[in-house]
Amino acid sequence: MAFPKKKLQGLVAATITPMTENGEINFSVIGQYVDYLVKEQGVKNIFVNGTTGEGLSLSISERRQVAEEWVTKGKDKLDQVVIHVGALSLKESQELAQHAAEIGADGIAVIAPFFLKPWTKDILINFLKEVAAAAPALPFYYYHIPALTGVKIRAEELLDGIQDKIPTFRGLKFSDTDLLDFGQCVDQNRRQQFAFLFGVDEQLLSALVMGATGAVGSTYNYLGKKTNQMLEAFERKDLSLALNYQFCIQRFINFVVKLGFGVSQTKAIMTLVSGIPMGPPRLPLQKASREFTDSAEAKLKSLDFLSFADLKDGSLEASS
Ligand SMILES: CC(=O)N[C@H](C=O)[C@@H](O)[C@H](O)[C@H](O)CO
Ligand SMILES: CC(=O)C(=O)O
Repeated sequence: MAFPKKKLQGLVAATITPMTENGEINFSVIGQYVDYLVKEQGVKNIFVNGTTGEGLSLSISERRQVAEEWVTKGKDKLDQVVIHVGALSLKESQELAQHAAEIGADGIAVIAPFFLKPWTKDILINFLKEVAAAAPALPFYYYHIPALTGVKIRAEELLDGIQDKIPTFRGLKFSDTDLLDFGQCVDQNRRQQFAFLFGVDEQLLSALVMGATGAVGSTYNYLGKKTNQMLEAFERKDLSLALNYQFCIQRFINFVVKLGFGVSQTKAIMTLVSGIPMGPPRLPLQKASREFTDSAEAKLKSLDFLSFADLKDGSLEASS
């Protein structure tokens, strides 16, 4: 079924879940959001209901509806739609995995359960295996994000022999800065055709050198075009140009990180850059401040990431 599909590669935008001012999901802008990613950012793969999508703050029924909307609106426009189905409850995770298969998603990803945690590689593999088995026709990706899950089992260890346990395993989304671990994932699995997707956008160039085959991140929503230019320069082996792009991206991320940067701020920046209202985040997150949005806007302009022509009417109001 889904398996003849080509390997997931290039940029994958971790989608935001648009919300209305009263905290309901705003499904009405998802079609527009797909077009924006494809046409304005050159990004044709998405990762739905992950960190940026506040996936763990949504109800199971909301997660199903969001997944369905992205698959429907992305049809014939997007290359691949990967749904994050990780949850604390194995049952819920399996239900979401099965649902992803039913709606025709291109893959599923799972984080480690993060309240009652798996303490060994084998236990984590057993959990992942049970989820993957609920969608036996879908490519499976492990989403390694130790800073948020608190599960610090090294990815390199986890990948050792993983396909014997999880036959649908196709790759790793690596959201950590440990390039020894990441490099060894690549080095030790050269004979497999796994996707090695890096998830720390400000360090992507170093991961490309280590063998990353793609990247999943929040900033590809609005810096996709710039990052694609970096990927092209890297592809042509023009490392100094690629580094220029990476530094440019770093100047922006460094600036916002110092102001306090997370999902709320990503929502505000995306509203500003795309003109599509992303709305506030859901509790426990707090809406980004007006000061943050103003400073981010000034920085985007100074870096030439945002021209006045890009600013859609009303976008400032929507993010205030
Ligand atoms: C913790 C987190 O959300 N990480 C994202 C993806 O994994 C990244 O895309 C970051 O948002 C990005 O690298 C900026 O720090
Ligand atoms: C950044 C990312 O991959 C996520 O939001 O899950």
